[in-house]
Amino acid sequence: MRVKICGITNLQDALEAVNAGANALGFVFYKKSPRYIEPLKAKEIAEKLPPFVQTVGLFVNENEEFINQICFDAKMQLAQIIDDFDVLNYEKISFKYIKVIRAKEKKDLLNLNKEYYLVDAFVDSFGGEGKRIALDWFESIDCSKFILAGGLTTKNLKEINGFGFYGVDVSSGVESEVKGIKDRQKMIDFVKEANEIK
Ligand SMILES: O=C(O)c1ccccc1N[C@@H]1O[C@H](COP(=O)(O)O)[C@@H](O)[C@H]1O
Repeated sequence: MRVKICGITNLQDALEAVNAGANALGFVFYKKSPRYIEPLKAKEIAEKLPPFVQTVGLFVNENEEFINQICFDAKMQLAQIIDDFDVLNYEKISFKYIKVIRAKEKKDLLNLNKEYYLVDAFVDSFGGEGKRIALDWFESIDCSKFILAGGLTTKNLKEINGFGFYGVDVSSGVESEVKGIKDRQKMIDFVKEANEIK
């Protein structure tokens, strides 16, 4: 089970997430988020990370040029893309990317292309709200290319055992009481638990 820890805003949290065993770190380039990070600051963190940790830039309804520029400037290796209006030409994105499905109902998980998707619960603010998706929506669906997000914590992670998700993505569930600041022990516990899930 791959684990992405999203909403990294400082080097200490980044290194603690890596030491906890996270495979990927997410950086939010959406200015209205409390976890927004300036691209230059994200770059400084990215440059200090050890090998084999993927940097993921999160974009909300931005154009191709913006996504390419910020991924380049901030040294992101993957773009996590919310494209609500389905307007992007993905051939123009020069970086690897993963599309986000903001699921409102089970129907949103059906008839997808055979690519990897990050599946999050629909919230007006776009994400990071700790809202969960009903797990029964995934029943009888192949989840091997889904990264599950939305309201995951050590308290509920066991519930996804058996679905066969490719990975999980967590933000608020491993935060301290301050949004944008991670809790080291929560990250350690989360990754440990995620690694026991099939
Ligand atoms: O984290 C944010 O502030 C954020 C802002 C805008 C879009 C997405 C955002 N975060 C993503 O939300 C999900 C779930 O977060 P949580 O675990 O429920 O807090 C995750 O994919 C984050 O990458």
